[in-house]
Amino acid sequence: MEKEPIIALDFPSWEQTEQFLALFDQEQLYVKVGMELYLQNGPFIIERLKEMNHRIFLDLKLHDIPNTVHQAMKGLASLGVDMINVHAAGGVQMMAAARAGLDEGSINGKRPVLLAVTQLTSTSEEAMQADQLISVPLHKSVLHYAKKAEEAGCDGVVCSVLEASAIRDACGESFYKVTPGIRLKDGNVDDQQRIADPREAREIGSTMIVVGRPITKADDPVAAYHQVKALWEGRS
Ligand SMILES: O=C(O)c1cc(=O)[nH]c(=O)n1[C@@H]1O[C@H](COP(=O)(O)O)[C@@H](O)[C@H]1O
Repeated sequence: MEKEPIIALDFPSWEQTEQFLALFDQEQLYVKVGMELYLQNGPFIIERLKEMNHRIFLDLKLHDIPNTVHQAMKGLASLGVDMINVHAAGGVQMMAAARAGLDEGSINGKRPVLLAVTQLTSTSEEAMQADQLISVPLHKSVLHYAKKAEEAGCDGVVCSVLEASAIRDACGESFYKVTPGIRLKDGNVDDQQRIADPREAREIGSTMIVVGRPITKADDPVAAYHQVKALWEGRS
């Protein structure tokens, strides 16, 4: 288990991101840059965050033909981020191409951790079956994707806390189980479907948790972050 909860920096601009980070008074954070921030601001965001010594999960969820993902990952690897992801639904060949791109493009001998997103935590079993025409239970689909991700050379998966222990049993302790869909008890669920609180995430065996709105939209984001962190570390 990694100590810091990963904060999802889902903001539209660097100005808003900077204002948010300034609240933390130089504290070293693990942050996630997703589509909203990266697609509107580009690699500049990564450079700034690295200058501030934050660790970075670049969450672009690549999903395309193997050659395109290979080339994209080769370029992204040179940004020097700590972790990056693809969609497992792109297939074993695509995930392996992502891994090869990272191996080729990494700088200073440091390859980003590669994760495959299984079923989004905003997806319910009913929606998965109706939208994707997958007829097995959701946990089986997630487990299947985890095994395919392992076969392709990924370091782990993004899944919900609810599937983390089955993935540990199938793919081992060191295979990353990075879990968004984290909510505090009595908090807003928003568009998430498969949720758990930070304490459950620790007890069930997440490797890392990803938390966005429960922190970024809180009246006191720093207090919310420390509340999440304390629960995650088992201190409260
Ligand atoms: O890959 C991800 O990070 C991701 C996968 C997933 O299945 N579910 C999911 O919520 N995420 C991301 O995790 C963050 C969760 O944010 P909140 O719902 O605000 O806590 C968002 O930035 C999502 O893009």
